[in-house]
Amino acid sequence: MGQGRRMKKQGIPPPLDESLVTRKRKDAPAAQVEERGKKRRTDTKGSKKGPAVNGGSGKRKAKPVKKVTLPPVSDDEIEDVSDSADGINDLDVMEDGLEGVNVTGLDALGSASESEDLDDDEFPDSGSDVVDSDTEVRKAGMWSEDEDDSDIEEKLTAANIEGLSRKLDMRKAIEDAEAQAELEEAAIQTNIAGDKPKVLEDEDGEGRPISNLQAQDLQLLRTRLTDTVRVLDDFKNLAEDGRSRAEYTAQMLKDICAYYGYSEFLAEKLLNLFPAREAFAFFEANETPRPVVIRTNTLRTHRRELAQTLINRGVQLEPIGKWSKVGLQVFESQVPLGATPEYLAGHYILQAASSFLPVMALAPQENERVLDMAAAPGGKTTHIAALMKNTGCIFANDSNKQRAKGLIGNIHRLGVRNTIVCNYSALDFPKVIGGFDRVLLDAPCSGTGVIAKDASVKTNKTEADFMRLPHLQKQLILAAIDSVDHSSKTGGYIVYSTCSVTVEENEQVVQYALNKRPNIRLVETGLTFGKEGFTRFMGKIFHPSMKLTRRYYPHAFNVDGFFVAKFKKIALTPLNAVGANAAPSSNGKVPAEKQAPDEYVDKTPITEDGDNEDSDFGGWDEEEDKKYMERAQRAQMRRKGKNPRAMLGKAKAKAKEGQGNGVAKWLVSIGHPGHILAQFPPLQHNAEGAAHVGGVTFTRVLASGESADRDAFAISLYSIRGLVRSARH
Ligand SMILES: C[S@@+](CC[C@H](N)C(=O)[O-])C[C@H]1O[C@@H](n2cnc3c(N)ncnc32)[C@H](O)[C@@H]1O
Repeated sequence: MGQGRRMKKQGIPPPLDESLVTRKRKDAPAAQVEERGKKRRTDTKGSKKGPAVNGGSGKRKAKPVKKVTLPPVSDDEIEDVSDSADGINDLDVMEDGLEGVNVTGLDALGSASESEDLDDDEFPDSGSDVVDSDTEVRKAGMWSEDEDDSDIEEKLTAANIEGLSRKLDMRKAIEDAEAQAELEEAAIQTNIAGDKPKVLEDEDGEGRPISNLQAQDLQLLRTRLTDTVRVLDDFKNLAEDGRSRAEYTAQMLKDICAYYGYSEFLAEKLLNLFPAREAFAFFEANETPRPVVIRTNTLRTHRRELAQTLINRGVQLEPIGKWSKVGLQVFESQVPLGATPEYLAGHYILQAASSFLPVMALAPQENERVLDMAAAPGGKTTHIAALMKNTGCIFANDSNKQRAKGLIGNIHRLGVRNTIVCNYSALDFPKVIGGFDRVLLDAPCSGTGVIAKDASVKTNKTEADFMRLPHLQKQLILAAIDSVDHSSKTGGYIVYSTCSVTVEENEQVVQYALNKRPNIRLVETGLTFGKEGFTRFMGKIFHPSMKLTRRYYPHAFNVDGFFVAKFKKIALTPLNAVGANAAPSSNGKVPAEKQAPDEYVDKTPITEDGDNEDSDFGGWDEEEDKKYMERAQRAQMRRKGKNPRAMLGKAKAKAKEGQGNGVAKWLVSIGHPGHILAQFPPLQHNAEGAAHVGGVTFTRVLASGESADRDAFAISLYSIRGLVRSARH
């Protein structure tokens, strides 16, 4: 995986400079997507924030804001952020947050590692070579060599992109000049001889008490915050005599809680992750939405074609950066992105950039068997399917039935046809089915990486959450490991990811897995950017290989906070390993009945259908099934030139005679019947009733009284009641 040109030129972008973050918040972005149900605390007083170092002026002209409204998009299509404890990932509503992209723009990041896409499409380095679109000059290398669309199309696209690029460059030049002036001003203030900010004083210069600044004193709070950061940054020179670092840190914590509205518990947890200046940048970045990004669905189109079509519809966009060949960053749109014909036809999905990363790390191969353990609403499942080019077989599982319905919707819309959707607790794997080439565990988490999307995280997470969630994550990761076939010829990998930045949910979970499963190793994620995972944190020491894991922060990369770890399973799980649901007893030994066998095998007996009322899924609606079945049967008969009315009439008559009801019964050997929600594509079974999906044979079992004539039993999406896995190839 080579590095992109820009990456080579620039290296990984540095963390956001505090003054630039501030500027980013205050400036009106080029296009703002209207925020829904989320208000930024610090937006309530437009004038309150200047860079304000030592009372710096903070004077900046407000730029006109062009509002773009995203259409209401169903929860099924965009991962919701409402139940962050259940894990949140993708885009909800975002604004263009790439003001100041010279520091941290997505497009400044590394090269693509999605092999699928390398021959797919190519965008130029935007902004590298500005050409006036009016001149209709075609820029060489706008698209990759292997793209053979017509010249006319190419010129049109070039003109649009170049127009956008020119506009962005002009804006950037103005902003750079403003930022420079601001920095100089701040520097003048900072360099005043003997300037030691009195942040720990009880009174401000005019005798007012400042130690108990409240949220309404935002300007003063901000001034004190920036001053405190400066002191902590240069403690030797700027700290007042006799004051300790701890005093300044405590002051900073207090002010962060008041200024940004965090609970002290969470603010401290997050503050501890970074040096003071970086922490400030992190909290600031959480006030700014991340860029609107769409992922091209390469099962349906190419990124270049999609970009062309959307540009023609009035969408201003740019490739997300060299690190992904499928992402497009949207700056401005005249049309609702969730309701364009291309959206409805499944040519793209709204997906946060960071959500690409776990799938890129997983790197699923064609014809493999992949398990997505916590899959809803399917941003990553559909990405996996695209990388696999709809070959092989994906089991997309989620324990939340409502969310799983959204998953089905996305799978359907995006044309995924290699996936079985199921509704288990992932803790039940590998008993449900194991032997996967790769497993993705995009775990339910606290969502501390996506505070910009869901500000409620600031206050609604408690100590109990940080006990409960890591416990669940630890159990899930063992289940993920045990579901992988270590002897897979092509794989044997597990990717663990969260949209949280806390150590409890990331390094500690990974360390737990390393402790409990000696048969795994951390390996390179293959991702071209990201900070290394911690090998030490607050007195805890993790395995040195933890540096192979990757951390993502909004202030550093302008993506949601994220964590990605990739393991390779190198041997069978040992006999004495603790299973996902088992815990050692007080004497430290695992009870014999809970000891894992040398490898989990699917020994679940084939169960009879019809007893699914007690299942989590709540059973099937026979009437609804029947309706869909009959509709599908009629369509199939018509295609075969038969008269559905006559045929179905006969079937009904037969049913009345007690010989069958015309509804195929499918039995399932992999758990309870009701847990299979849908299967794509509907089974193509042979005369014997067997069907093959991704190397798994599913055998159809006829209910009593059913005819073996397969034509009589058309299978529709909603009619599949379960599957029998009779053999694995
Ligand atoms: C971070 S979200 C997954 C997002 C998804 N991977 C995507 O990209 O669209 C975490 C998911 O875990 C599911 N979940 C929570 N507990 C689970 C469990 N025990 N087993 C399976 N899924 C679970 C939640 O319902 C939620 O949909």
